[in-house]
Amino acid sequence: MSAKSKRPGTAGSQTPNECVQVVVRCRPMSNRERTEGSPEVVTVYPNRGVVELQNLVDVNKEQRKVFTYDAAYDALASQTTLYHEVVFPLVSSVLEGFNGCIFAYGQTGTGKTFTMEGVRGNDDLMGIIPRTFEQIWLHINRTENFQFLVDVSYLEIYMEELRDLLKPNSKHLEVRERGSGVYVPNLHAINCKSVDDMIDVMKVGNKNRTVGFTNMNEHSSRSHAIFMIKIEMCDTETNTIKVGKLNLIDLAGSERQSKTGASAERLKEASKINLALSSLGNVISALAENSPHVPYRDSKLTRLLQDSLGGNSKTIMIANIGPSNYNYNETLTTLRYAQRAKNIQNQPIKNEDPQDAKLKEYQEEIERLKRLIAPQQQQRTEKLAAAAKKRVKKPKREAVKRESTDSATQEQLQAAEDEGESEQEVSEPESDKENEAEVAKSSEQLERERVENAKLAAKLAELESQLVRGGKNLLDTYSERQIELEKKLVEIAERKKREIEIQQQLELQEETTLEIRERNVSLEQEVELKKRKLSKCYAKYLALQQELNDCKHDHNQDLRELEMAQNELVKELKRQLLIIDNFVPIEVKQRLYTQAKYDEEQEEWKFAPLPMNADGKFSSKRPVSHPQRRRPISEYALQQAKSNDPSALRFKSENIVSYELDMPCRTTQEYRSPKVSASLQAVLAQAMHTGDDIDIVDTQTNSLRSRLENIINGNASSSSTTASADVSPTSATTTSKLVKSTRSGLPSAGSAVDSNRRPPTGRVQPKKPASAYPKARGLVNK
Ligand SMILES: Nc1ncnc2c1ncn2[C@@H]1O[C@H](COP(=O)(O)OP(=O)(O)OP(=O)(O)O)[C@@H](O)[C@H]1O
Repeated sequence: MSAKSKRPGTAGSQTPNECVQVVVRCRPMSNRERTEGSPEVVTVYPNRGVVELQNLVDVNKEQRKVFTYDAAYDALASQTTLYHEVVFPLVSSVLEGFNGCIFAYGQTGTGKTFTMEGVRGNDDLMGIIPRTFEQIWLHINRTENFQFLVDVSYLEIYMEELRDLLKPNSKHLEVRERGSGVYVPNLHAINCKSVDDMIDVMKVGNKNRTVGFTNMNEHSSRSHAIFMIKIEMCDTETNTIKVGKLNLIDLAGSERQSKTGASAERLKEASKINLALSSLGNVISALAENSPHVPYRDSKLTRLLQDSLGGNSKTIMIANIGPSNYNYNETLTTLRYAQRAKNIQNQPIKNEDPQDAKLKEYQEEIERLKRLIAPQQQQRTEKLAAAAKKRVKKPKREAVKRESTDSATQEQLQAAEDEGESEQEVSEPESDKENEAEVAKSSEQLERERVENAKLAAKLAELESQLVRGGKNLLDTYSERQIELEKKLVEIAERKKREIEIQQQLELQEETTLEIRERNVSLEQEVELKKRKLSKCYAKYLALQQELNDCKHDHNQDLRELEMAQNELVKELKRQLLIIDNFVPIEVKQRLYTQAKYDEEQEEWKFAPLPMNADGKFSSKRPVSHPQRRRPISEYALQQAKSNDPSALRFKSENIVSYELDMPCRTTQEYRSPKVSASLQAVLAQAMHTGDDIDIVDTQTNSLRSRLENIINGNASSSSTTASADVSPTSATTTSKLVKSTRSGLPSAGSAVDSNRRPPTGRVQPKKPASAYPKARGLVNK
């Protein structure tokens, strides 16, 4: 939506464009900052609306950065001063029918909640929200000939979800847009009739708000909280209605994970908080640069602030900062955003005679009820009188009858007739019965009407009680002197505001005067001045370049954080896809993919409704059970079972439940270790004892081996009888005993068969038999 576009169908009169008012508040040094000895780097000049930030971090950079705002408050500024100088005029505008918004922005632990809510139970430290209640009710009690209807709502945005703080279990809330601005349907609104009522609502909401501990703040707000006040006012003389809406917003603080020590849940919260705040920053930048596209839809927060930033509301941004060097970067970012926000222009609109005013509805309903109740009451009294008359007639007629039997006088009958009785009624006994029945019926009807009437009267009383008549209890709540005091405070605030403006103009003028003077001096001086000017310009250029670099750095950091958040989301997505792929049946998955549609308006996935049958019932495309099957099986499953697709394995086993398991024939308990021959055991024991290589004396193996060697030697050469004598079965045992330790470094008898060490004889060497025992286990072949 364009920043300058006017909403269609907005009721009310428009005032000239107005910039967002930006105020900076610096909190005192915290105990932790003091004990850690972190130096103060922020200097506030309240009379000029200037904040100076000193750079101690990087000596190569510009040492001081100066920012100018509509107002600036240091650690000494009281809650009362801030309220009277900044907030009071805005709330007055709301009471004239404008939309207003005050939001506190800044790093975590810089005093946003302190500014908005203050310290409970301490009148001096009371924050903006409770002070607003007092101003509203003071105005109501002062204003005669006006009817008021005051409703409040309280919601929070936690992890990008809207939550009703006055009805925590209520269903999912959404932001909607209509002619008069953004709104949240189904948000619970409580009617208030006094300051105490509003404070009670605030307390209830605060109890439900999400707060947590971080290293930077013991009671850190983990959500953006919005307190909404709607005041409808009706001038009883002219019968015109005005509606003022005020949004009081305590944003969650931006934070760096390294400083807050956030982990797990806190980290998730922080990433959502930072994401929403970064989209708020983008909206501010887009509006400040008059960009054709403003990304309001990037987060719930920016959607809710759509009217307050570039919309039809009067807006105050309170940028909270800390004074310590430890938070230099965060303070710089906040000051930069605040400066950019100064350029945002709004088009405040007075909401006069809006179509959706509740007060109008109430007034019409009250009139209707009154119209209903009045004739009913009249009818009732008439009926009551008639019934009473009938009851009186009966005894009279009986008396007349009795007397007529005793030679009744015509005068008595005449007297009865005079009272309106007809001749017929007196003479006919059936008409008495009819009368009785009629009386009973009418008294029954009367009773019904009485109950209905009582209901209507109660409803009327309830509606009337919600409307507050202005101009009452003024002296009860505020004395004349207090009112005067208040007026004076507002006057002082106005004067101070003007002073700041004048001061800022003066500074500008001084610069221009300097320039004019510069023009009038001699050439030499002009050169000198030009030089100075040049160096000034150069310094400015350097500062701007530095600023640009800082911005780039910040941008990169934001980008990195966004990337991290994106990675988290991608990971989550992969996990969910994995779950879908492995645990959701294919046909359900296919149905999910084909039927699910994303609703842009409601920002959620929805299923397309099932098509209707001719008889008006939902036609189910559920697969029908296949005939002649023992249990219901879908056509799809049947096809899959027939197919050769390896992924359709799970459809193949129809009665998998009845399969019996193949039990193992032998269990681990039944394991028996192999038998080791006594001679081998002895050799092993000896080897363990001496640490030598193993020499196995096994006659059976040796005889086998020697036979093998004989064959090999015989094949190789029949000439060497000495060699064959060396490997004869008789000498085998003796030779095998001569195996030497390889660790001794001496050639062993066994090594005589090793082709590598044998002196060249010029004949073909016999092949070495395969090793019977691997060396790695300490066993050697003989
Ligand atoms: N102007 C001030 N004067 C005195 N104390 C202050 C001031 N501003 C903040 N503080 C103190 O600083 C601490 C942190 O303030 P607060 O909880 O309001 O921060 P915050 O910005 O709301 O933090 P978060 O974003 O984590 O919720 C509180 O103990 C508060 O009392």
